[in-house]
Amino acid sequence: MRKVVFLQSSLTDVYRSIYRQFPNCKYVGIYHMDRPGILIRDPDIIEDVLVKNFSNFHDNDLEIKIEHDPIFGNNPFVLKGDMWKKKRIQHLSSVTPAKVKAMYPEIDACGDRMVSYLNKKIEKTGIFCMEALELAARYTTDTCTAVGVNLDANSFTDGVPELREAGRDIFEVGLFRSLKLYFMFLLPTISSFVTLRLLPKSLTQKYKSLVVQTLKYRAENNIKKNDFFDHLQEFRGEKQTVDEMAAQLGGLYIDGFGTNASGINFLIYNIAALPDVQNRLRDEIREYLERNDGKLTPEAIIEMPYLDAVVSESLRQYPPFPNLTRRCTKSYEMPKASENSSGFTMKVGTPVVIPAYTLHHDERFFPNPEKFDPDRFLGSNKESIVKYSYIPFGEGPRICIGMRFALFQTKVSIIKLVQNFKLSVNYDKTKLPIRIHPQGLILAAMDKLWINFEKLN
Ligand code: HEM
Repeated sequence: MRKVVFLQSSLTDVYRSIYRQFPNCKYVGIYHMDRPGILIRDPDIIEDVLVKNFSNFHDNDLEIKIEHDPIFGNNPFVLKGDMWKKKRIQHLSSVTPAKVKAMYPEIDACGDRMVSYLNKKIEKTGIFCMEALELAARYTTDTCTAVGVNLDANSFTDGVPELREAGRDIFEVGLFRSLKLYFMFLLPTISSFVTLRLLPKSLTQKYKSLVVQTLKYRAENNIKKNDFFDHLQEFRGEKQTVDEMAAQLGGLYIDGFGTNASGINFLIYNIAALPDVQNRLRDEIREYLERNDGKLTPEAIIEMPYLDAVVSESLRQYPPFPNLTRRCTKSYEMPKASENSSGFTMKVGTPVVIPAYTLHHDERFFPNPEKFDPDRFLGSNKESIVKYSYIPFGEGPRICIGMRFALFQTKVSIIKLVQNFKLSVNYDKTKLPIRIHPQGLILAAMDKLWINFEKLN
């Protein structure tokens, strides 16, 4: 772990190397600094931890005090015990399947703004080269703002839009930010004494003022929309405070901005690198448009099988959240790790790591894992994927709350891009093969991925 703390290796690389050294073990002993823990290699044990024995592994192994960071500290991801349950239900109720479908007009408008922005750039030069992550981050900032407070974040203008800049303060890799995250993750006991916050105070303030301004605007103009923001104002008949509303709005940005931008970044690259995949996607979109009188409905977007397979395969290769964690909350009898070992009683407080990225690249579950092959997620191939070997959104009672929203937002962005442009990788500017960045807890590429956008003939 020294290499991780000195930012020479990513946690993902360290876990992968341990995972590969013990091919015959179901789990392996590790140390998170001074704390002994385990790294799981076996899907059945993953199911035991995430689902079957959830009460023994109730919490994530991360410590943030609400007093230090009122936004991230209030997120279900870091909350523990009963407080987690209450906030999870509250967050979940704002992204139900019906509510996500109802967000379509706002998300569609963001996609159109992205298309106009690229079109304007192309008009000048015929071909426009842009870094995939920057495009993805502008789009996710735009969609979170449109869905959260029904405003245009002006993400697709020249210059650096304010909320896009704010997003950098949360997740983009950087020395201080990475050290802070590793402290929260590897040394949670210390991080609860020291004032550690994921969000800078200025950003907490920004979310609060967005809430105050939107409340004022809606009250003055008598606006009732039954949308995400209106939903924040009340939960089960209880009026929510500005702080509580800001925490949930901030949650949408924290959860929906960084992870989604990471996912879309790699997805754009994969589609640009593989013209056959791109053409097949375009054919599928055309087919659905023809079937639906030239219009796409949210139902059609969710259903498109090839698009779904492409998104799933990209999340397999590059899961934005590469390592899941749990903390043992009730002592647990672990089964034997291998033929020649015996089980043991796991103590309360023990960290448990489930290395999603490494599982997704394990030959046992995904033959030829470095190949981008969407067919793995079509028809009977999809059904034969070993359960709990593919976990980009986690599993069990703590499964990602925003999964449906994230997939929908991602699919709309890809449809808009593929429908309007020919995408290709700018190989002069992009350094390959892709290397994983050693800093940060969200998966990031070490080098920028540059994409050429051209008008379709
Ligand atoms: C591609 C985008 C995303 C990916 C890959 C992703 C992935 C994940 C993963 C792996 C977890 C941990 C699950 C576990 O420990 O079993 C998680 C938790 C969570 N996600 Fe997401 N996420 C994404 C987008 C979002 C969005 C858009 C939202 C909000 C609208 C969201 C809200 C949350 C919350 C609140 C949790 C904590 C759940 C809990 O502990 O109860 N995520 N996500």
